[in-house]
Amino acid sequence: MAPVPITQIRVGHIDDVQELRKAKPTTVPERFVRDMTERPALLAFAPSSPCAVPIIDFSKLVKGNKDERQSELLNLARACEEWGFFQVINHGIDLSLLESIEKLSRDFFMLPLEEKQKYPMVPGSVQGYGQAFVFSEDQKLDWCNMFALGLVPPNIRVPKLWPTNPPRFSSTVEDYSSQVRSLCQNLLKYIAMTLSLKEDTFEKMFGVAVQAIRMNYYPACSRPDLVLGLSPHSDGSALTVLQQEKGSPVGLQILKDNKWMPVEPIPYAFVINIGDTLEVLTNGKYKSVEHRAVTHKENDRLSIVTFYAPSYEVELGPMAELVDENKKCMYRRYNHGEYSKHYVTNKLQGKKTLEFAKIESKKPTQ
Ligand SMILES: COC(=O)C(/C=C/C1=C(C)CCCC1(C)C)=C/O[C@H]1C=C(C)C(=O)O1
Ligand SMILES: O=C(O)CCC(=O)C(=O)O
Ligand SMILES: [Fe+2]
Repeated sequence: MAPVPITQIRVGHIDDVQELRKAKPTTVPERFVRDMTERPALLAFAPSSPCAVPIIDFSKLVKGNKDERQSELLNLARACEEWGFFQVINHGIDLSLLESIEKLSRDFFMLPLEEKQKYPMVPGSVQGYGQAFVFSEDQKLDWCNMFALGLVPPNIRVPKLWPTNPPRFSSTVEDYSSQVRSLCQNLLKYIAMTLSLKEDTFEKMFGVAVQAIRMNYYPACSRPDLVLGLSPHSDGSALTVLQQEKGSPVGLQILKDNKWMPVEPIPYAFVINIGDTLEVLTNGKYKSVEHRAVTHKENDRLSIVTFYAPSYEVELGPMAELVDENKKCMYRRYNHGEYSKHYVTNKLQGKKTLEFAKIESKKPTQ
């Protein structure tokens, strides 16, 4: 997808948060300070109130006995319908690969700024190193550095943005991403089963699915009460697979029953969330849930995120099986390429991006 022409966007100076942090200032620049309504209430969650995001044991789905498979499918259905988020354990991906991608991502972010800036995320684009989703000079900035790459199909790849340093970075991204791709395909198979659809429904519908990876690095911040690591948003994908670095502080929060709830990192588990695309396809039965990241006063945090979505050519809309007289059609039909363009050319703003597809509910006439 071509970047939005650079001349149209004036984003002002974007400080690199890792460089800002080096001097350990006690204040943060105004552009990172959130309005009162957006600031995270860090004391709201005592350590005794962990977020009970459901845990799915993938090995039970794949090789459990009949009862185990049935009961884990039910757990998956409930997780998708009531939470939009779940953690997957025993997913079968080599743990050494998870350790390697964590180490190499961290090594990348620890490179000198000039080295990382060889792969710039230019304003209006979403690949490379920098801050995505900044479109104006007065927009508040996230306390986060990102590095993102398009992976599949090959025509979304930008070879000059693939780092040669650290040396094993790019080959590890390839190995990791091909295993995460299989995981997404399998999860979508089980998700189809929870909806009483044929297991290959999404695979057939998606064509050659689009896949991208983004590493998010959140330096420690002296004023975690004033800033956000990542603005509230839902993901535009069908599914998102998130790996939180082992030993990370809690940072991810999801909006559940109008409250921000933290998601505890589980070593070697993946956090999976339903993206906007599955919300549309299921006519809102499975919803994409708004989430954000907060920062920590002493510790930095790293997350590695895979976005998995249909091919850009695919026309999407609620599936006929999920629309009836009791559940009227809530979203219009559109082309996924158009939605992707809409998503990446707007700032992160909760679930507003999905208004693109919503059918206005008519007020009853008096
Ligand atoms: C910074 O990027 C994102 O947050 C992001 C973008 C992903 C992409 C690339 C890095 C390369 C080109 C493809 C794509 C747009 C997927 C988020 O991705 C979400 C948004 C949509 C839409 C989606 O499918 O995943
Ligand atoms: O870092 C996190 O925990 C959240 C990342 C995220 O939501 C994203 O990259 O879309
Ligand atoms: Fe996200």
